[in-house]
Amino acid sequence: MASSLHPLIDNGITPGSSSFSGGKLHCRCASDQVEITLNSNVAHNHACGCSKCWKPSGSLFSIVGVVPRDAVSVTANASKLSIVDKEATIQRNACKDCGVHLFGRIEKDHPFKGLDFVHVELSDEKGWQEPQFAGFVSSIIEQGSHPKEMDEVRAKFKAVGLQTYDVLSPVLMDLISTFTAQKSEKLL
Ligand SMILES: N[C@@H](CCC(=O)N[C@@H](CSCO)C(=O)NCC(=O)O)C(=O)O
Ligand SMILES: [Zn+2]
Ligand SMILES: [Zn+2]
Repeated sequence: MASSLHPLIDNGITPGSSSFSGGKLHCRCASDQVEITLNSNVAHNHACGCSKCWKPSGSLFSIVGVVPRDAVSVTANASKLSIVDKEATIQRNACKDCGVHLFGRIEKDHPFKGLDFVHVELSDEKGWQEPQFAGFVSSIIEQGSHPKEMDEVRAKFKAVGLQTYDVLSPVLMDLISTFTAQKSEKLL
């Protein structure tokens, strides 16, 4: 397989630090970078194969994790941010100049409301939680990967110790279903 899954996956995974408590993200502009300050490590960090998450060029997958929205502040060049798709559940705030997504926020009623989606590769700091699983793996076919490549893609994740799923991990899917069941009062 010629394509890279993601630079943070291809050569094995570097573990994060449980004592790490946040840092700064920067967009990829040569000057006047958008800066985001995170007062928290990420959780549920994962490789995402969906078409909506930002990926570095040449990679099939995004690496995206969540932080409480209260732990996120825009600390420089906020005027360069624009929401990619206002209709999407996750409103991804991207730099208008370089296209990098700085944070994705959920405003509607949703099990993950209150959590922002971020890409820790935009930080120079070390210690961010390492990817825990790969989600939305089959979605890469929708972006042009051939179905015949999928065994190799899944085997590569397995080789670096990551489980693959075609939606999210069981823990996250259970959270979504619990939210839905509580809303419809099937679960009290
Ligand atoms: N096959 C579609 C899937 C898109 C999708 O549902 N993406 C997920 C995961 S994003 C991070 O885990 C999602 O929750 N999307 C909500 C949103 O993007 O607003 C595709 O590839 O496009
Ligand atoms: Zn930029
Ligand atoms: Zn995604």
